[in-house]
Amino acid sequence: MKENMSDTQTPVIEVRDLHKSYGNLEVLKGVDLVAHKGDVVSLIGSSGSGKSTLLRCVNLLEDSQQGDVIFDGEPVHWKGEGLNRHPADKAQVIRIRTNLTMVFQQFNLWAHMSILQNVMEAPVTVLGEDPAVVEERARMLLDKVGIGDKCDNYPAQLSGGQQQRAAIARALAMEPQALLFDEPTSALDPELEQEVVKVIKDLAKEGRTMIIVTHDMRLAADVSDHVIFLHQGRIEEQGTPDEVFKNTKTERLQQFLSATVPA
Ligand SMILES: Nc1ncnc2c1ncn2[C@@H]1O[C@H](COP(=O)(O)OP(=O)(O)OP(=O)(O)O)[C@@H](O)[C@H]1O
Repeated sequence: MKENMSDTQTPVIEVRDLHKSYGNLEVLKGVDLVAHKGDVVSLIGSSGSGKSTLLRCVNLLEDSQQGDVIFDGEPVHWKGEGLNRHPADKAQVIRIRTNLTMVFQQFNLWAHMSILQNVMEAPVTVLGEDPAVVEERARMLLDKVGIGDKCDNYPAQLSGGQQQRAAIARALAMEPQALLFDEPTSALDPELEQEVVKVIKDLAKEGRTMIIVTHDMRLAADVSDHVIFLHQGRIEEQGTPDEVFKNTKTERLQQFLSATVPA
């Protein structure tokens, strides 16, 4: 965490004692997470440990059964209990979703729209912004992620790395308070992965608030202020990258790290 921020600032994202089940399967068993403005938090852990589910609960793509999700000091209002618990306030859900924008493993670009149209779509249709203003911002963001020359191409005409960079530009176009990355490099070949890693590192240097689910320990070590190791729906270990990667305390994390690419 950035020094002196935690005591004075309202976190952008706070999760307290979150529990999430799919039917009888309890996937998150009381998870806490805090991200202040400018923090980069990485979620690591083996397959099925609940990383993506946690990310999806944070931006309310998934309901949770117990615990709090607090965005910029504003707790989510729930109605119902247990498996019937849902957010009560649609406007609040939209506010949170537009401010915590997700970047998915599979890019999820609209195939029938050009890259420029993909980036412009949500600010124009969801936020009701002036298309001319959005277009200028979209072109600037596509330049920033290194694909300014691809504005008129369609997603199928781009490499995976270029598509993911377009997806990042699309997320940034919403001018969100935080970006949530769900394994942004897992679908890419190693050489294309590096293009996307570079963009994420640049965003971290700019002081963007980000939560990143990743299998890439080097990325987690390089960009994070805080790393959380999840195991079977619980936080097993967490801390700075040095604490987690260099002074690993639990045997479980040691085993996990020894089975992955070293940081
Ligand atoms: N929609 C769903 N319905 C039922 N079970 C689900 C659903 N989504 C996830 N799960 C289960 O929840 C558990 C956690 O899944 P999750 O995708 O959060 O794990 P993960 O740590 O992100 O794994 P990976 O690294 O493989 O993506 C797994 O056992 C998974 O099978």
